Amino acid sequence: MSNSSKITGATILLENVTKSYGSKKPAVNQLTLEIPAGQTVMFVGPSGCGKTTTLKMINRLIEPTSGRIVINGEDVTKMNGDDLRRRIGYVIQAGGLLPHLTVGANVGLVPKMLKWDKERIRQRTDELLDLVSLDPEIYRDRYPKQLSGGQQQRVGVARALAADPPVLLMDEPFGAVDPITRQRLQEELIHVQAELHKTIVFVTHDFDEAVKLGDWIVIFNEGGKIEQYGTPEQILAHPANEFVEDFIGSGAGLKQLGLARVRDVRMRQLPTVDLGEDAAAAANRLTEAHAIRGVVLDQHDRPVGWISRRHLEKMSTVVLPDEKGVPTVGESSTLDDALDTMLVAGSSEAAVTGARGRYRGVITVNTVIRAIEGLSHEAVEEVSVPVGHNTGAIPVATTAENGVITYEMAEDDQQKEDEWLTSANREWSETDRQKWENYSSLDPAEDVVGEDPNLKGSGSERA
Ligand SMILES: Nc1ncnc2c1ncn2[C@@H]1O[C@H](COP(=O)(O)OP(=O)(O)OP(=O)(O)O)[C@@H](O)[C@H]1O
Repeated sequence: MSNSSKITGATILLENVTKSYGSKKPAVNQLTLEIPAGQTVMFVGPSGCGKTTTLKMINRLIEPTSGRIVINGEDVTKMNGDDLRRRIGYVIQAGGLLPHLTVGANVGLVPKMLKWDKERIRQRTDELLDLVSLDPEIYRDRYPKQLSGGQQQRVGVARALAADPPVLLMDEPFGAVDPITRQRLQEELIHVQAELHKTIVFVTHDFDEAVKLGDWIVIFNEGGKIEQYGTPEQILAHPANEFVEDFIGSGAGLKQLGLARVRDVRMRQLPTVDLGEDAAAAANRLTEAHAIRGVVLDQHDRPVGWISRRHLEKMSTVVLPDEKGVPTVGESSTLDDALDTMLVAGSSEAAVTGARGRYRGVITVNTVIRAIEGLSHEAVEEVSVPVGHNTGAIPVATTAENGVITYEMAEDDQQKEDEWLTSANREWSETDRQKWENYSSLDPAEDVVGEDPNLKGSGSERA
């Protein structure tokens, strides 16, 4: 969980928000949702349930039909949309970079609009490229098409952070990259968030991604109806109803493994050897540590290979004996991701990396398996869940001493919300189940109705 003293994010409240496209049933109906400052809230739910509509109402790429959006106590529903969007970072699939601008110019886009001077923009761009593990010297002047999908996505994140916005909206940002790159990007986001403590709202189709990245998960049903709002642990241990159970899918117990992280298990410390250093000195270090192998690090302390004492004795300065590289897992990786990485690489061990890819230690298949075996089903921590419902009731704001705003329901409304939640927790009726089955078997193409007149070419991908 985020440490409140370092929060740079803002509390967001969607206050009884409805969005109707034409005469159809509302895409989002009477949604009240508190997104706590400095935390990551994941939106999941079946296709067409209103996740993206809800996300885009926060930066007003989509205007709510009714209701208010309040960010850090300020009603932003009536403010100028362009000004609002400059204060909110936005990351979409494939980075959404402008192809005719260099990486540097893409990252510096919002600061330029905000009329920062050139030197400040340059410093900020380099700082952010470094934050997302791209060497500014190499990537600053490249064009997006000269980057891999994963690198483009990193630039997309850097660009969204450029003007240091308190809020970051991410719409399926890692949907278009391969699984290994996706895992890396997820880990990087965890590290970036541990440094920055932004308020992140993240739409995903992937429940495992929600478990991995979210402080909180909102499970939506059709019409932006909240089926459950809770921590990943709460949702996995106590799904609110059959809909949530079905959504989690089989193997909820196995998914709980997704909650255990590499940093929670014991790592081995192998001696480290720097590329280009004196090989005899490195060999001595290995001897003193009674180690037959060491981990080779590049100039940024990132692991690039294994090296044996025997190899070192044959060199004068340290170079890599082969190009095989080394499987790496981030310390925030889940144990099942770590196992995956080692199995795919055909290796029984992997180097563990921390922020900016720096070396932390070594993990082995055996340590992971032992940790998994030892995982006990500890009681889920009791934490109070932020406000989230579709009852129409509006919560009251309170401001803590550190300036963080939270929301509470008035007593009568709390009762109304409890009743609503209890009804949401009831077993699904046959009619609801039938409705859901009919809905989920719809051809998605039939579901798209005309253009939203409110969007007026505002940049929505769907319009
Ligand atoms: N511009 C639009 N005009 C008309 N209807 C729209 C428009 N955009 C979305 N909708 C409808 O609103 C509903 C919610 O769509 P939304 O994109 O928010 O869902 P989603 O949960 O993000 O879906 P997915 O997971 O498939 O991206 C859907 O029924 C969709 O067809």
